[in-house]
Amino acid sequence: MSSQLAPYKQDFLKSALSGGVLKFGSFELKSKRISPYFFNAGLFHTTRLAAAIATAFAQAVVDARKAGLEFDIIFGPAYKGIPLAAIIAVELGRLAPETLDTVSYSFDRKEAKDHGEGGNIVGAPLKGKRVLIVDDVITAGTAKREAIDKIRKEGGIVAGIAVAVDRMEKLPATDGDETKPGPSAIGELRKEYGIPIFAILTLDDIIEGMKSFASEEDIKRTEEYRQKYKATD
Ligand SMILES: O=P(O)(O)OC[C@H]1O[C@H](OP(=O)(O)OP(=O)(O)O)[C@H](O)[C@@H]1O
Ligand SMILES: O=C(O)c1cc(=O)[nH]c(=O)[nH]1
Repeated sequence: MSSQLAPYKQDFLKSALSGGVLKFGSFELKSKRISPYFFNAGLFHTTRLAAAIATAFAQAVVDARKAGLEFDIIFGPAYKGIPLAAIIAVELGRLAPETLDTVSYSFDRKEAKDHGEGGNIVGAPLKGKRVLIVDDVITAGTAKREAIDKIRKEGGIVAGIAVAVDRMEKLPATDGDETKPGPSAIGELRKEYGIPIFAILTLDDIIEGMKSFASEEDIKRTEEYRQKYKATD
């Protein structure tokens, strides 16, 4: 495993591998790109793996707070963001009870509920609150933009975005020509909203780590994919 990575990131990568969360093969993404690797956060479903992802996120959030991030609510976009928001909130309360045990969490429904309490936000009300979005992966930023719109519509203030994996990809080309260089999804979101966006692992971290566990063929295919889709910033 790469010795350049912070120990908590190395532990997280080991857990993702042992849980089969990080896989190599051929996978279609939400953006329709075909990727030789895939991070399936839905597989962090045992008590041990759930604790591993909560610990790594909480550590990354505590580091970001030291760099100036301030927030009141952790928001997990449906679906995979939902359990993340809940377990990260619990872990933050445990890790930093003196400052973070007043943090709340909330999440959205993909479709609004038309009976009972109604609406499409569950958990802490967002109005007037600083909201940190947590999610599994950032590729093209589409799901993050949808989450930002929902939070703002509820009167919340988006304070930042934390993801488990930053795939470091350029935005999909508007004319469909994927051979052209382009800016990253993360970079554009940072510019547009002026918020901190951070990840536990980037594609560069994964490729560095792969050198100690993956086959030459998987490394080659992943490096080729990076070459093809890596953003210019
Ligand atoms: O477009 P981006 O924001 O860069 O990220 C890709 C997102 O796509 C997937 O979620 P999906 O919307 O498929 O929903 P799921 O959580 O229900 O799997 C994945 O879990 C990421 O969150
Ligand atoms: O871009 C995606 O759709 C995506 C990539 C990935 O690695 N994992 C995932 O759940 N979605």
